[in-house]
Amino acid sequence: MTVISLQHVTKDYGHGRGIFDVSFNVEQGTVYGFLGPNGAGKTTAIRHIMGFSKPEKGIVTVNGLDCWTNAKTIQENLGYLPGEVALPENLTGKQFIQMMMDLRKVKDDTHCKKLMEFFDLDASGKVKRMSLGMKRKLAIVTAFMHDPDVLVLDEPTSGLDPIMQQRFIDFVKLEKKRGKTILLSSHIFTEIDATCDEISIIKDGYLISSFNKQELLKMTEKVFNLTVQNAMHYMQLVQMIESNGFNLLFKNEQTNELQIGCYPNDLSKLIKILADFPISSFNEVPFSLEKHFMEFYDRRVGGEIQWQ
Ligand SMILES: Nc1ncnc2c1ncn2[C@@H]1O[C@H](COP(=O)(O)OP(=O)(O)OP(=O)(O)O)[C@@H](O)[C@H]1O
Repeated sequence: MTVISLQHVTKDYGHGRGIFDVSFNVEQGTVYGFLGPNGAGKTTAIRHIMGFSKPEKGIVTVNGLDCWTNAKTIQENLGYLPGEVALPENLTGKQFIQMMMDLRKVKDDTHCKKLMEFFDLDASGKVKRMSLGMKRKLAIVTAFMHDPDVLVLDEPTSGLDPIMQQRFIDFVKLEKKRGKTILLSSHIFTEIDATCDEISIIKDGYLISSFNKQELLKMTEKVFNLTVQNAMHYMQLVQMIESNGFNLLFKNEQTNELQIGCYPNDLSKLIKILADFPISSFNEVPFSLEKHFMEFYDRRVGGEIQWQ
């Protein structure tokens, strides 16, 4: 079942800025990764989902409700973590939490306490004296204190230290297990890689690629490093690899090391060839979403930085 849906959404801020004809669906119980460089249009799309912005063209819905005409309901029910949070500086963390509980009409603070413990939030001091990371944690706790079914996260780990970034990734995974539907915008490949089922890449306001991670893994070339025990067998194997059309990515005649690229359909053929050779080490280079999609990010042409 589709929970979040954008269909042909356009918001044109002029000079090529905004989002253009953006369409995607987030299905119930999945984590959808929305990946794109700075200024790509992630926040603009998210602001439409939250009902803060009216689309010029197209339609945005959550659970079938139009986000603009039902903005109040959407904003009350979704768990929204904005990229930049503005908190009342003169309150203590505890006062702010209580204020948000009253506003959200949350009577039971069990979930809130669990979140505070999970994210190691010390809410006793004044907000204005809190570190950036502590403010971020306060925003996280208040965004999810009502245990929402749909979470919209705009670059959620910015401002968190590496341990807290990992904890946030764990939180997303746990929420997914609990059946939550999550949209996660980021320009950090590793957090998208670790959590998302479906991924879209946005650049200059256009969705330029959408894919299912498992499907992508099945189609992607696997890369193996191996070392052959002696020079004679090394030379023979290099020949076999090349004559059978495998991708020889790297070779070192001094150390008898090879790196071979092989598509999943050809794996059995490769294994049969390797079985006849004395191999002293063998490992697969883990798939990296980052490497795969760097080309979408890179504004350089032909590897060189262009001024125009
Ligand atoms: N209210 C606005 N008026 C004019 N231009 C805007 C407005 N909001 C966003 N933009 C422009 O639209 C483009 C997309 O911005 P947006 O904030 O959606 O990008 P983003 O992908 O979230 O970027 P980042 O990763 O840096 O947060 C940018 O060029 C931005 O300057």
